[in-house]
Amino acid sequence: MTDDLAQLSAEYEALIQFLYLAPVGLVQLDADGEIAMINPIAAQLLMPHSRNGGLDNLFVALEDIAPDLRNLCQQSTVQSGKICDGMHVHLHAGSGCSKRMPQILSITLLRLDASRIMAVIDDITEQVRRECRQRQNDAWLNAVLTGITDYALASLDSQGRLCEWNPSIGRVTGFGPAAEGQSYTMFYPNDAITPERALDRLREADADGWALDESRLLRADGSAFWGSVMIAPLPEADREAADGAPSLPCEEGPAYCLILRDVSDKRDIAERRRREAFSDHLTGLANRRALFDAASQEFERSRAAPRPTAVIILDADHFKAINDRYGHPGGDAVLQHLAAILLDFFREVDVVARIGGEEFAVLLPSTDLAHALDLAERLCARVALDAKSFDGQAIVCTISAGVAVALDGHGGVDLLIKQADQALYTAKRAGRNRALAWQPDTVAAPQEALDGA
Ligand SMILES: Nc1nc2c(ncn2[C@@H]2O[C@H](COP(=O)(O)OP(=O)(O)OP(=O)(O)O)[C@@H](O)[C@H]2O)c(=O)[nH]1
Repeated sequence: MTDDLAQLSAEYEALIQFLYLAPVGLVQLDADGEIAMINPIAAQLLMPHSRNGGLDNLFVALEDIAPDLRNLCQQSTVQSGKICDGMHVHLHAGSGCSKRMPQILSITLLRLDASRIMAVIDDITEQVRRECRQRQNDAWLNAVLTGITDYALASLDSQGRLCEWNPSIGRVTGFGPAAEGQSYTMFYPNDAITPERALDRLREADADGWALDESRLLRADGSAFWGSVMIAPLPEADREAADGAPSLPCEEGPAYCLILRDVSDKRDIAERRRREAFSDHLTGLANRRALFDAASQEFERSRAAPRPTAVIILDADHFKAINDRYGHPGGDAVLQHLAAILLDFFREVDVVARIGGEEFAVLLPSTDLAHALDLAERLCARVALDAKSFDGQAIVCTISAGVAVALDGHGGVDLLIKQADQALYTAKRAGRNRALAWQPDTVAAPQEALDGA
């Protein structure tokens, strides 16, 4: 018996300790609101709002701010269990997300039995403030996404895939929700960007804080526009926050944000000027300067992320004879014809240039020697079969080609072009209408031959 009493007393002590240490306010009251027990947190929360400075009766203490509490308890038919759950009580004037957020208490009333009620009281001001801020942010973002007309905003995962679709993407590009999960390269024309280069931009964004590119892009209906594409890494906190979001289509969650803008108006004029400076007037292809610029950029990228870069130099065979027979206009027509074949034959991402009278060069990013040689051989075969009709006559022209490759951006553009030139010289000496790859034992061409090739 003494033991039972001692145990009861210990349990009672433990209960009292729990009530005092509980991280929420706890008040035990009777059906009329008379307080039988109140823990320190509840006293701290309620005391400043008590009308008469005392805390004898919960209904009286909260009469001004929660006048319905008494009725709620008296009218409740619950025998035991919740009378109300998480009722919000605003302790100061003001509401919603106003600058001076009122203190907000959450009150849950539990009927323990016919004569005892337990009130669980919690200060949820911070939680409500956070929810308010989140709602404001969502509303702001929504306004941006639906209000702006010439920007598309999207999030990308670590591989550059679109994490979610939104109306701004639809408006600028015309693509629908099926864009979710696709690489951001879907906005580029086929072959205009290699997978390696797409990843380069993400790495550049990681290193520099952002990566910006202006390119010709495609809408869903196939129409082209000039787009400025900016990619920036998301702060680590945002990545982590998104990691827990179950509704995201990209499993890993967003890692970058992408801002795509239609800059066609301003770019068309700038592009016309750039074209004038960087293109060949006869064929419209890139000129020597543009080729060297593009090659230098590609070499820089290859140094950061090693991959092969190939160059094919090609030269029309016996072109002097064509000029002699069909006149200069006939020769010009053949050069334009060759340019059209080259543009059709190579990828968008390849840079096709006319670098001399009847000499052309093609820069092939992410292409190894075997592949480049195969392309050059097939090109020779195609040109030989594709005669140019001029003045009612079919002008047959063949080409010779030299191919060289740089494996990791080292050695420089000049060396690569020199090697391709030497291979071209060897192809000419071997009988023309063929392609050869540069090998370490390729005979160096005399300077006058390279100048004239
Ligand atoms: N129609 C035309 N001819 C050009 C142009 N630029 C250079 N040429 C001519 O291209 C010819 C090049 O001749 P060569 O360097 O002897 O070479 P080739 O006759 O093609 O002989 P191989 O290269 O050895 O096969 C010259 O007759 C140049 O006048 C141009 O813009 N238009």
